[in-house]
Amino acid sequence: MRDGDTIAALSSGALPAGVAVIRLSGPQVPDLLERLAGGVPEPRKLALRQIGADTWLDRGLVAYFPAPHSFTGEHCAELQVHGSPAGVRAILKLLVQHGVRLAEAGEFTRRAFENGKLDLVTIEGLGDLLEAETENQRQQALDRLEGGLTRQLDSWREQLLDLRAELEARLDFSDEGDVDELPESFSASLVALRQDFEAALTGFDRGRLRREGVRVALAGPPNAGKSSLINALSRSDVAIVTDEAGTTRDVREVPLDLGGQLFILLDLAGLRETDSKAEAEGVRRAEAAIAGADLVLWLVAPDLPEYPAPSTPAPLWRIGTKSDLGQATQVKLALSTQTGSGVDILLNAIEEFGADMVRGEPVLVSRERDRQALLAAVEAVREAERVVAQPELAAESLRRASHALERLLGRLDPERVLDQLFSRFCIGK
Ligand SMILES: Nc1nc2c(ncn2[C@@H]2O[C@H](COP(=O)(O)OP(=O)(O)OP(=O)(O)O)[C@@H](O)[C@H]2O)c(=O)[nH]1
Ligand SMILES: [K+]
Ligand SMILES: [Mg+2]
Repeated sequence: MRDGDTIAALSSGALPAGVAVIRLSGPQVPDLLERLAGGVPEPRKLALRQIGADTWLDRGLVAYFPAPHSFTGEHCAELQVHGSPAGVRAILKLLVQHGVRLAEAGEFTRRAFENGKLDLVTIEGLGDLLEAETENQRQQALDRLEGGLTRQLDSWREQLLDLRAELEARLDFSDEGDVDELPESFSASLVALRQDFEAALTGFDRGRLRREGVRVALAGPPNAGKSSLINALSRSDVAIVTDEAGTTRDVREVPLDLGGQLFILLDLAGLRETDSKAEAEGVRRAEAAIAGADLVLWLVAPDLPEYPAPSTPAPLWRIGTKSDLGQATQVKLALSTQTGSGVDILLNAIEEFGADMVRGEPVLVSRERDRQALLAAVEAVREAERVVAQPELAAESLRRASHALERLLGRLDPERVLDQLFSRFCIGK
């Protein structure tokens, strides 16, 4: 990014559309509004304007957000124009002729970060909100965007600073002999703070499942009816079904929204010994998917011999398939994709299982980055507890804990995270 240039992009969705929003940010914005939109409107008030230079291109609503009270912290404007592909193209072309550069993906948000308007945690919340497909994802993203985690991190950082100040006071004056011993409560405060970090970490799995979905593996021998079942559960025709054993080889992920929670159903190759290289690779991938699943459905069919179920870290439900042909024994429930019987019962059971997994207080942490930062903070405070009799070492440990939290917020070497983060944003965000 070059400093000081003014950027523009279509910030609304695909064209044609009823309305298109073109967003501008940079020092030239007031001048551009003067020249191309009939003057600078009153800040934060919509004004109906003709847009164009020598000839007008469109009529639309123009809003001006002077720095620093804007999304990016720079002068910003939004042009709400007709959502015509040619119209929007003409306006963007005109802007470029007047010295504006077309924005890169995520560049508005990046400027907001660089101007201190948003921290990394909040930007992640914004990214999650833009991508949210389910109700649980939406709520969790909004909590993050609204600063729940940021406020918590700031409060922890302040507590760490206070504790460090206590230690450092004893360093500076240790030769003057008039500084008291650390108060009794000091160690207890360290422990309490560490326990706060640990409590936040216990929500991580719930947060991750709400964000990334509950993974449900459909496993069983070839021809057990896995692909038929994934089609029935998702009411679609995503997976190939044939009577040939070994039809499915690739892992197919099918997202499903049940009661506001995202589930990822996984159609897998049937587990068996095979001479086919492609099928053997499919079996290997199936085994990996089963090991990483939150729930495994082990499908048994009345027209097939019994195969041994794999042992799994996650719960495994025996599901009888092809109930129109006969009943398998010792199953949690039996169903037939042919007649549809039992399919809704299974859907309800999956929904309930997932709801139980994510039930609880709203969680603050949901990303691996969060988890790593909190683990580092726990570790550092634990170290401080251990060396509390040596204030210099204890202070250093607490500094490490602060750094872990600052890194999470992006206040310390953010570059590593930034590029990856903004690559998820589209142009205009
Ligand atoms: N009668 C009956 N046949 C079924 C039912 N479900 C699946 N089948 C049949 O069983 C055969 C195998 O079904 P698939 O869904 O391909 O089984 P799969 O487990 O995905 O098989 P692989 O991918 O080869 O491991 C097909 O011929 C299906 O039509 C059912 O509920 N009733
Ligand atoms: K098959
Ligand atoms: Mg299959």
